[in-house]
Amino acid sequence: MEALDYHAEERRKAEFDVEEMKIVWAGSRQAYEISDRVARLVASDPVFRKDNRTMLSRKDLFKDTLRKAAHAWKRIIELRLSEEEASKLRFFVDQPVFTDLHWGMFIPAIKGQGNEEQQQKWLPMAYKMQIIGCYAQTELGHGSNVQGLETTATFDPETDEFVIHSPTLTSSKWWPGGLGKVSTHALIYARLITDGQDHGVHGFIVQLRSLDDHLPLPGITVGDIGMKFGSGAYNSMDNGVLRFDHVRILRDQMLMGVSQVTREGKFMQSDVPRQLVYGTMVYVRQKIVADASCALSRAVCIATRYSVVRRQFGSHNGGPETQVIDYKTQQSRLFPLLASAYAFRFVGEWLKWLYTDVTQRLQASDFSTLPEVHACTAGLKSVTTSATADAIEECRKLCGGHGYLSSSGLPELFAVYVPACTYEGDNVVLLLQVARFLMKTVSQLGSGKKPVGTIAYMGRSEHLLQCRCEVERAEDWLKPNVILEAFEARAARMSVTCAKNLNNFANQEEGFAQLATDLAEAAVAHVQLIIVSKFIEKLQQDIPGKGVKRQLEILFNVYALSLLHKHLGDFVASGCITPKQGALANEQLRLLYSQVHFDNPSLLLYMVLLLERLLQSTSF
Ligand SMILES: CCCCCCCCCC/C=C\CCC/C=C/C(=O)SCCNC(=O)CCNC(=O)[C@H](O)C(C)(C)COP(=O)(O)OP(=O)(O)OC[C@H]1O[C@@H](n2cnc3c(N)ncnc32)[C@H](O)[C@@H]1OP(=O)(O)O
Ligand SMILES: Cc1cc2nc3c(=O)[nH]c(=O)nc-3n(C[C@H](O)[C@H](O)[C@H](O)COP(=O)(O)OP(=O)(O)OC[C@H]3O[C@@H](n4cnc5c(N)ncnc54)[C@H](O)[C@@H]3O)c2cc1C
Repeated sequence: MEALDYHAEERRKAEFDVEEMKIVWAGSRQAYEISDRVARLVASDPVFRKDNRTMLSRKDLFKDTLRKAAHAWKRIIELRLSEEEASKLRFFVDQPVFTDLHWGMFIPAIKGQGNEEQQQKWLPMAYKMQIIGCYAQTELGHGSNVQGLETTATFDPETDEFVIHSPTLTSSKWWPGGLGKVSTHALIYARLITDGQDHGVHGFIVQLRSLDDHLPLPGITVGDIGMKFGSGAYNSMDNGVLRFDHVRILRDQMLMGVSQVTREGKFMQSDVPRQLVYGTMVYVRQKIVADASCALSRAVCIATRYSVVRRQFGSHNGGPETQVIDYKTQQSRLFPLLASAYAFRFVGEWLKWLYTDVTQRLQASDFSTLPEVHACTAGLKSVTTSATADAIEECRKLCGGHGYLSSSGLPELFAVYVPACTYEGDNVVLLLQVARFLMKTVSQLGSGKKPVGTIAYMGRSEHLLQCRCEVERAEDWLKPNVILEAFEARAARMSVTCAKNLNNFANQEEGFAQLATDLAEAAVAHVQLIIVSKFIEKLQQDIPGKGVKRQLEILFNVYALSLLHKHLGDFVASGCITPKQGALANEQLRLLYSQVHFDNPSLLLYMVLLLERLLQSTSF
């Protein structure tokens, strides 16, 4: 039977409401309809073809990218697409391009850190793309350490201007997407200096190129930083280098929403946390989590198709060979990735709500949830991108030699995706930010300040530090409350152990440095608990459609128990579960794999077909 007939046959046998499952994956009926409509629009437009991408030279690839970006903009205007539809179209065009940063960072930074006048001045031009912006924070010498940035912005009271300067080679701006060839403006992060005093890093809008002939303006040295990982991949993006030689800008080109400089040159720190200067990174980190579920589902789509169609060994009396998806090793490698795609989808939906909530609170000068939002966006960005990058590589390996062919779609997907582990914050550096949040919470236990939100379980640490999982049979691991308590106990015990060990050092900084690896692992345990708990919360919602909730419950158990199996050392070492209980979890996992595969082949094939439609079919 041909693969496509097989798929159609399996879909007809679906044991769940396929249409309702589409809605669950998309997040809402409206979101699904937009995705489906825009995906068809992109897939049917020859200008957006991408099967030749890896064969083009860097120059032709870049021209192809500009052509696509211009065509996308033209279609957005012609079809009067909404902001959501336009964002989806840019996403489905699926080629890193300068507009990612113009729309994804330059505009949000002005909205989040500019005052009312600055928003009114700059946003209309940016929305019409009369100016094209990039986000220029990272320098040759500093990326993770934002407070170490060296570019200076010195106020000149004589002329009511800032002088932007690159004092050292290492202060050269390095990496900003869209900088190398396209951007006319940049949001520059530089050290604000007034009257000889350094006030730390702030944002400044600086014009780089003429709006007439696109040539660099006086004092500006700008260019592309060259080829990056892989052939096609991120080479469609003009990541650039930028140096300033005493470039003068008006005082009102400093983003004044967080702090201000008066005409007299007086620095005014408004009553908002200085970390709001980092707000754009928080915004993109929450977007990256949703993006992880998309990238992961594409890889799973390819590997599942292959695993269902590919046959190897096992022929009896000249009959067909065995489908590789029947092999237990194939199932134990593939099914947790399928489950992770849904887990990241749901936690991404929740994170989008958390970010929207903090944005509304900030408008009311309520900064109470800012630390948690930073910890959640940093931690979830780190954990989901690391898992997704590893998963794409695993999917390549699941496809044998064919997975190494460009035409499989996997090498390109991997090459485009993996920098997500670095940009918007190196994943280890971000885990240490989560650890800082955890240690602060543990240090405040007993102070009367009750932990809330995603850290509320720490308020029950007395119980969690001594509880024993009530698991005597494999099926006991199918109870969400049993799984949740195991993950809470593991996270609480790892954090409390780190906090106790920190006390063995002369000071917190020394302890943090020496225990950084343990702290990063405690941060992963905390973030994985968040993902598990949000999956459970999703299952507690009203999920319409025959059999849909049942399928998602199976995927939840596969996700949680495969994580538990992978991190069994943490769970056993922290005393949360016994080795025997760990073995029962693994036994239950094996049973679940059989269920996912044999009782619900349509689930897998359906996912394949749905994901393919939503994410443009691969050429494999
Ligand atoms: C973009 C398109 C969107 C469309 C959707 C598609 C999505 C996916 C596609 C993405 C496409 C392209 C993306 C590529 C573009 C890439 C861009 C970049 O890479 S931009 C540069 C990114 N750089 C970083 O992330 C730098 C990482 N480093 C930092 O953030 C900081 O240096 C940090 C946090 C590590 C340290 O900062 P600092 O030294 O100032 O602070 P401390 O550690 O001393 O902590 C002090 C105090 O502040 C709190 N804090 C820190 N950061 C934040 C924050 N962001 N928000 C709130 N609070 C913060 C910290 O917790 C401490 O609090 P305390 O109470 O004192 O403990
Ligand atoms: C494809 C891509 C696109 C990008 N786009 C942009 C952009 O548009 N705008 C922009 O401003 N930047 C951009 N960046 C830059 C990106 O934000 C930085 O690369 C990132 O912040 C890491 O900084 P770095 O490269 O200087 O590495 P460093 O900060 O020098 O870190 C190097 C390594 O050292 C280790 N390390 C560093 N600090 C610690 C610590 N405290 N504890 C433990 N280990 C540590 C980590 O392993 C880390 O990976 C982009 C990067 C890439 C790859």
